[in-house]
Amino acid sequence: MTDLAQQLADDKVPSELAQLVQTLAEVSQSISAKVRLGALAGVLGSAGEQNVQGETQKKLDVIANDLLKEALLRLPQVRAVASEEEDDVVGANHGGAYIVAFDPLDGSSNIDINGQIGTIFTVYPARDDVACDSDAQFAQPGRKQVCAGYMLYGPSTQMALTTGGPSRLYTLVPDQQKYQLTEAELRIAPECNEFAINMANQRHWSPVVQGYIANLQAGADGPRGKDFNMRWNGAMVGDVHRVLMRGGIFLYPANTQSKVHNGKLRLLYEANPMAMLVEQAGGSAVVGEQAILDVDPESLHQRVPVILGSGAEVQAFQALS
Ligand SMILES: O=P(O)(O)OC[C@H]1O[C@](O)(COP(=O)(O)O)[C@@H](O)[C@@H]1O
Ligand SMILES: [Mg+2]
Ligand SMILES: [Mg+2]
Repeated sequence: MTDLAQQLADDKVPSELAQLVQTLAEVSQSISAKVRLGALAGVLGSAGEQNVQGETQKKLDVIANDLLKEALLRLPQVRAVASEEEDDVVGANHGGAYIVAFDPLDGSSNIDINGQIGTIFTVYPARDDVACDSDAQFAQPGRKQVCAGYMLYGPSTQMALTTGGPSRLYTLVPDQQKYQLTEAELRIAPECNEFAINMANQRHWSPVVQGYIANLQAGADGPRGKDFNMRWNGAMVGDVHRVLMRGGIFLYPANTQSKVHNGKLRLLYEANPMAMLVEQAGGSAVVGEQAILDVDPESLHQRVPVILGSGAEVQAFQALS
């Protein structure tokens, strides 16, 4: 078996970046231990505060955010961190080569029902032309990411990771406090017969999305000539994990009527890291016609529509646009 440290060395990941990834892995082990105990660890329920996006924070959102932030700010190679749960960029070490962004706890509505939740993270090179704590540090397109991944706190805790090469999957061995490599190269089949979308929002979708999903629902009798199944976890981390493991298409499209008209998912903390993992596994990730990784960020907490998964299926969606 190959553990995370060994694989990072084999992949010739620069030592400062490897150490940063190891720190994220260690923090995730603490989060995983708390998630395992749930109510017994006192981590369920609301924290009683709202984040910058007006969402009510769960206790675990705050706990995971604080653990990640404190551990990362101690690393000399970290110039700044940004989090879905922080209003502003937090400046760290001036000489640091990297900036780190994260969604500390993805799938917050699943916390109290013992459902799938996770942590999503991304690392970019630090910019020398702007201040440590400037939003502009993170105004870089997703193509600039040097590393992206997530931890999924499911029946087992797993970490998907790319450092620019293949997307790899590691599984936590709690007794050893170590991640072991369990899938050396994730590959998403181009064809699929499974889609993931929150159908409750159907009336708010654009005509293109309405038409595409109607074609899938028409199954073997419709224009696609085959039956599709549907799954929805309510946690992007769980839905994207399923797509990485067995193919499929995941959509969180623009919502033409509500306040989340540009979609719900955040470009920096959710869309870009997942897009990098999906592309490095041979799949596609788009906002419509454009690849997610090519979007020029406009603001720190910017939201974007997300369509990702099996390459041929994403193309079938784009063909209707
Ligand atoms: O409640 P909905 O509309 O199905 O939204 C689910 C989406 O919201 C999210 O939970 C948002 O993430 P957070 O829990 O980090 O806010 C995604 O993980 C998921 O895909
Ligand atoms: Mg999230
Ligand atoms: Mg979150």
